[in-house]
Amino acid sequence: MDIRSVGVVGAGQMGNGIAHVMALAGYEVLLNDLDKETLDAALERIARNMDRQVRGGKVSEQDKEAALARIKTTLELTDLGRCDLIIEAATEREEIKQKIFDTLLPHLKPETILTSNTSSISITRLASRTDRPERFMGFHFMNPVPVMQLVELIRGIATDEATFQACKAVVDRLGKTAASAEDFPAFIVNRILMPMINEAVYTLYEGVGSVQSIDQSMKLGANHPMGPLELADFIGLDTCLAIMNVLHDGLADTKYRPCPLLTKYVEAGWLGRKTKRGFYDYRGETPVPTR
Ligand SMILES: CC(=O)CC(=O)SCCNC(=O)CCNC(=O)[C@H](O)C(C)(C)COP(=O)(O)OP(=O)(O)OC[C@H]1O[C@@H](n2cnc3c(N)ncnc32)[C@H](O)[C@@H]1OP(=O)(O)O
Ligand SMILES: NC(=O)C1=CN([C@@H]2O[C@H](COP(=O)(O)OP(=O)(O)OC[C@H]3O[C@@H](n4cnc5c(N)ncnc54)[C@H](OP(=O)(O)O)[C@@H]3O)[C@@H](O)[C@H]2O)C=CC1
Repeated sequence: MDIRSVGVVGAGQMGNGIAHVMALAGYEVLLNDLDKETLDAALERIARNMDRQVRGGKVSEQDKEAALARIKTTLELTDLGRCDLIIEAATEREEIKQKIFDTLLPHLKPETILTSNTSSISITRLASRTDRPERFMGFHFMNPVPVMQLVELIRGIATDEATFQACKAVVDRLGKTAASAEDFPAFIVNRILMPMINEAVYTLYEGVGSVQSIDQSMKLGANHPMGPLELADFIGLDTCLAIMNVLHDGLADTKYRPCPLLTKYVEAGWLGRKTKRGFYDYRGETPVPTR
């Protein structure tokens, strides 16, 4: 199928990144969220991030302007019905994603491919509740989307080959690399990454190290670009906890038990960078560890 237009549901940090790279690659983009402020903030963020790429010589001013003109926003989810490909990138909660698909389905063209950027939730289960399990799959970008090279493509049990190839062609056109993952809780990247982050929170919880010493140890001792707690704040602690819960429930193994300290931060509404507080406090000039 010839994909020309992409509907993106959710204009948070992933949704704005997905709209950004799709528009630069020449797709018409329709971005949806619940309120106008979020959509306006997403457009601002996209323009700022494209400016970084212009400054770095990766994108020309002309291509930036053309890409920005290809992004439209809407508060009406059903407007996305005219798109050829849908990428759902709303909050990591199954009931939210389910409701979005229920609302969208009656408005979709029969040939439209429906995908989710979920970090962990079963693609087979999400697909089974739609009218098109064969044209449904996981389209999992990494954060920050404009910078990270990988996209995980996850087939549900019923996903057909034409759908996989159409999504793979989109990843190729973005200049990114597709990795195929089987549909088991949290797929490949988060199956490995999230237990490490959770273990870093246990290391903090048990007093083995401070926020600063844990992050510094993994940056200088294991050459990670960000420490695990800094990375958790970057991803969003709500998302990290949601992924750990999917691993714990889905694999029924206590080794995936979310750290109670992670739960406590989420209960406090300290979700990381997006709420300006998490393992670090971002309200001042430089991030200050909260422990
Ligand atoms: C949870 C899930 O489901 C899956 C996931 O996504 S897991 C998370 C995966 N992501 C990671 O692990 C990220 C780990 N961190 C990193 O790789 C790096 O810290 C980072 C790429 C985020 C930043 O790198 P850095 O060198 O510290 O910072 P910085 O110099 O600001 O950025 C590097 C380049 O990327 C660009 N950049 C950074 N963020 C950008 C963005 N959002 N948009 C566009 N460009 C961006 C910068 O402009 C800079 O470009 P130049 O090289 O041309 O100057
Ligand atoms: N953060 C990360 O590093 C990564 C996240 N992901 C996945 O991407 C998805 C989004 O995550 P992320 O962008 O970080 O989360 P954010 O919290 O930054 O953004 C989620 C956005 O979805 C919006 N939203 C919630 N419900 C609806 C709805 N019914 N219709 C439209 N929009 C809605 C939220 O609005 P409001 O704020 O008003 O609730 C918010 O703007 C999740 O599935 C996550 O697991 C995948 C890869 C990496």
